[in-house]
Amino acid sequence: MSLTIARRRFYTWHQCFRCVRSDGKLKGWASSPSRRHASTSLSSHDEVVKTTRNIGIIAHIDAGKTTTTERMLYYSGITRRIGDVDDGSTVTDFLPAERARGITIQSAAVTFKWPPENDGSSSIKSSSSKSNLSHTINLIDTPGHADFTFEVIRSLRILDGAVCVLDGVAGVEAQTEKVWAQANNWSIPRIAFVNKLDRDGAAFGRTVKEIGSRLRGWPAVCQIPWWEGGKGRFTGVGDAINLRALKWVEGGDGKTIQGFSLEKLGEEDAAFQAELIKARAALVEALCEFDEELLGTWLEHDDDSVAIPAQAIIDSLRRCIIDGSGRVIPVFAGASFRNIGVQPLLDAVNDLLPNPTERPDAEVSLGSSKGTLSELLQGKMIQSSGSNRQLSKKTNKPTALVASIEACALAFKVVNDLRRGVLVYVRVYSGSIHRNAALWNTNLHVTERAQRLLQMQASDAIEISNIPAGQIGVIAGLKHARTGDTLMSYSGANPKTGPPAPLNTLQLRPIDVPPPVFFAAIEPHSLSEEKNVAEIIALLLREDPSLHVNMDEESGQMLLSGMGELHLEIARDRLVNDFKAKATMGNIEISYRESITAVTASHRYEFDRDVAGKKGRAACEAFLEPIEGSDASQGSSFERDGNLITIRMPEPDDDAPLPGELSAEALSMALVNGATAALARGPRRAFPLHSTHVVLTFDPKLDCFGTDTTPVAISSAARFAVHAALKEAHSNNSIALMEPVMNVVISCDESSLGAIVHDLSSARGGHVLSLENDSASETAFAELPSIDIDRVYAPPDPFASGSGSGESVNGPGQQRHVTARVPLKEMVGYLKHLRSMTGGRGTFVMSVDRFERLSGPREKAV
Ligand SMILES: Nc1nc2c(ncn2[C@@H]2O[C@H](COP(=O)(O)OP(=O)(O)OP(=O)(O)O)[C@@H](O)[C@H]2O)c(=O)[nH]1
Repeated sequence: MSLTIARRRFYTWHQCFRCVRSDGKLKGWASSPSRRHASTSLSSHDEVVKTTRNIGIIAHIDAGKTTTTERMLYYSGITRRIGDVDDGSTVTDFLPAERARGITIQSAAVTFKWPPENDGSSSIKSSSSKSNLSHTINLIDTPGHADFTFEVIRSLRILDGAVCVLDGVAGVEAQTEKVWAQANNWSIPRIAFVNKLDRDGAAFGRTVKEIGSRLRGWPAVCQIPWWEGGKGRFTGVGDAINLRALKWVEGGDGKTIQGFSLEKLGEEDAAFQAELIKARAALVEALCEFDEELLGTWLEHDDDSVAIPAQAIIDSLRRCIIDGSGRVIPVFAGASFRNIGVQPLLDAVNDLLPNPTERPDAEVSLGSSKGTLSELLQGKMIQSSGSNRQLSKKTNKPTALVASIEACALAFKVVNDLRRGVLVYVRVYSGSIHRNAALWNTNLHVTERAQRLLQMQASDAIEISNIPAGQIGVIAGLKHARTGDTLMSYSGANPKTGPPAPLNTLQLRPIDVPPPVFFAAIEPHSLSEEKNVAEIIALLLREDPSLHVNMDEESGQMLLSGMGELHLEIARDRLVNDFKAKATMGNIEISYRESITAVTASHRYEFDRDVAGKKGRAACEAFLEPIEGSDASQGSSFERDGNLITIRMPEPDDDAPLPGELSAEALSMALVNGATAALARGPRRAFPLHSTHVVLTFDPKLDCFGTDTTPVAISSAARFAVHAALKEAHSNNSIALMEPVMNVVISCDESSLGAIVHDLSSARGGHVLSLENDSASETAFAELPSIDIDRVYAPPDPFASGSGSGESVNGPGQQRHVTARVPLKEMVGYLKHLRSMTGGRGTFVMSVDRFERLSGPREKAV
């Protein structure tokens, strides 16, 4: 029994109450002497990276992400008191709007050590060497509400692993599936934590089966819940990996844990001991189906699953999840609110989730060519993009060019901190960002100095001297960088022009921003407030690129648009309460679209005006057509907000060179920007255009006027030409209105299903696509092979109705999922209605499916 705890004892899990800030241990990343400590003695950067975990907590709203994060901070010694979501004292939900509503809006990033450094000897040691070594955990608590899905996506792309928190009563919920699918897209290795097992109606076994049926991954049950006397209070967990049971002392802060070896457990609770042995056998069998190495170990141990060393199981779990496909899902159990199960979950983060070097190479794009960061750093992408002619004479070798890259980082979050000003969160992908480094922003084409580097512990910060590859840190004081921008430090770069082309356009892991479907007008209280309000909105937009702002030129109104009603309500809170803008936000309305129904004539516009005291002259030609069936093969095309913009331009020659130092690429961008600005406001009802194909022709022979042809003049010519074509379409009655149609997934119980379906299809003009139960084969992961749920091990659920065998997915209380396509207009205020139809239990999520042309009667109602 060397693998298990020898005797019954009371333990304290990592008894360490030091504030990391006060002892300065985290000052300076990498191999600074201050980070060396007795237990880990990390000496090189490689070792530091190996003990780093960049992880996120993802889930459906209210599953307990913030509650779990608060416990993690407490047990790691970052906080001295457990924060509570319900009384608004959490560390990670620190915006007033979050605390007031008890929900997470911004993904907070915190750094802590697990186990805490120089941990006392009285901790329960895991049999894994990793979980006994102090790791740096950069943790992101993401929002669960569907309006903030984009916040989740932009966090996911910088993560190396995730913990998916599930509500043990509600099981796998609609938003869980959604974030799970996004994690699949980014190949993020994941573990699942079934929380709230202390609540009435908690059903761990049913949730395990739902994980298999709905998330289409094999649930590898690593822990099973321990109910007092088999049917009583939730008191601890059985650990199938380490073959032990852990009991948390009731009413405490969760630091005192009683450990039971398998033998001792037999004396305490023989039935639970038998179940734990069953769980171990099921875990080993499940893993052997995916992992030949463990199969070999199992055979070596004469098929005795109890005899297999815990470390062999941990290594196998790691191998099974590291590819991020979600084919195997390690499942853990707990109740964060009762302080049960969080420390072993943290051990699992160290043991099972990858370090930054174990992740696939980051995707990058350089102009139109795509590749990986290591291909770029080897100079390969520069050769393949054929851009050699753009390289300067001095450094015309691609390898020499990339050798000067000192750091590449992605700004994944911008926060306006009331005390520290604007903070830009970055994940560094290569090299190291040093304090005072000049950072070239490849999106905005500006250089900014990284004057202060910080490491965040939610609302607290520690100054650091550098942020090396693989780490997450904060740059304070940047004036321009926005969420999603790529930042590059390049030795010898000219601050005005940045690194040499094409490196100056490098993009790390680009993502698409979904279309906004709600908008509201912002009215400053006075003319003199306008500038201040515009500046505050610009800051909000730096924080959140899924918010958009348009100036309505005719009414002079500022229109703010976003992903949902809550999204805009929060933006209003931030604007008025946090930033103290003297402005009012009008009613939140649906953002319809306008679209072209017939081809227009070609309109040539010659722009000839002074812009900012400088002469500007350029011309271009534009026509519009419906996107459907249009031909975009001639010229180069760009997708913008659901429209297509094609640029047709004869190759420049010596007779008609491009003006000044303009490259063909910069000229195209100027044309695209001009057309995009014109498409932002339709001629009929001032809604943005959609499904429209703009064809712009720019002939340098006719449309260039020497050095007067500046990018601003070219943009303006394109904007006016597209305006003219739109005006013509409107006067010919060729502009239709389109409405956002949502993909809605409603979770309810069997008894309310009929009423919900009837309401959707008769009263709301919806189209029901599928009705699934939890064991149904259709889920959001239809492309993945389905799992034979009968073969999945799950312990019995003592409290779930009609269960006891763990096979309760088809029981009377089973969840149903209705998927439907419904116009957004019919979904406004739906939650209240759903709650009344389902006795408060129904939930739903929705996302934009498409924009559809409005029929006659619906158009009249707009
Ligand atoms: N009984 C019980 N309640 C819990 C547990 N964990 C969380 N809760 C409660 O569930 C509610 C939601 O918890 P949060 O931690 O805010 O959930 P969240 O997932 O962060 O929610 P969002 O950030 O809004 O998505 C709060 O009232 C918590 O007190 C648990 O283990 N048991």
